[in-house]
Amino acid sequence: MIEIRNLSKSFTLHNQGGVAIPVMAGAHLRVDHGECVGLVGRSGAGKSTLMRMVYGNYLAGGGSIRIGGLDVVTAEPREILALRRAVLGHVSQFLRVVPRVPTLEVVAEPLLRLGTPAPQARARAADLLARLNIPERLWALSPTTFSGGEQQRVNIARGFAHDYPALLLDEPTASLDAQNREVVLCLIEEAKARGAAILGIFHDEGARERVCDRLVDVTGFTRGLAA
Ligand SMILES: Nc1ncnc2c1ncn2[C@@H]1O[C@H](COP(=O)(O)OP(=O)(O)OP(=O)(O)O)[C@@H](O)[C@H]1O
Repeated sequence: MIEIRNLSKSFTLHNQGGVAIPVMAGAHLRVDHGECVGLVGRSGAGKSTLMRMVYGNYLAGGGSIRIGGLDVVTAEPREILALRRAVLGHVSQFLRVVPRVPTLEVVAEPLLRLGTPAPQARARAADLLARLNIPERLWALSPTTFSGGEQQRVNIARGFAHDYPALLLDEPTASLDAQNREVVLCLIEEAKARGAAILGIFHDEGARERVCDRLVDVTGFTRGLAA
């Protein structure tokens, strides 16, 4: 479960005379187990900023973000790293790869880190790579030289390898072909069915309608700001 209370954020532009730009105030949001909530709102409303605060990449100005018993806003960096390892997954379009690590290991790694026996972790990785149509002859190679679409699918496989209780999805179906888009939508539905709390940004309207139980307009989170 993800529970956001009274969250606020403003950016300080240190290289532009320290100008403060308030982007959010009084944000409340709750995502229950087995629920997928889609963030909507005009461009610049703060969808990405909210996701980054939930993942612990941006520090909130105030309020709380409770996930798996931890308040991300006040947590220590090591607590956030532990949360990301076991509880909070993140799937974006972009793969950050370590050179020379084979694709199968890249996908199995989140499970290996959690102590899953290697054969089991690799079997899960192979299953996901096969579902996402990454040809088996590529599994032993590093994804560094893969096409953009292949890298995106490797990243999705990695993001779904462990059954995270909470998941952040940042346009997971963007630029996928119809067949792979369908696989990703099924993976999201499976994650919901096993009880994951999912928060996502979906510009793909069809995807949003299919997997989201609720949409939250982030524009509402700017109402608390002084005009
Ligand atoms: N690192 C940053 N420094 C300063 N301002 C920022 C930073 N990140 C975001 N902002 C500002 O915060 C506001 C919200 O941006 P954000 O990227 O969260 O919007 P969004 O709803 O995700 O937009 P889009 O749909 O276009 O991706 C914008 O006004 C943006 O300029």
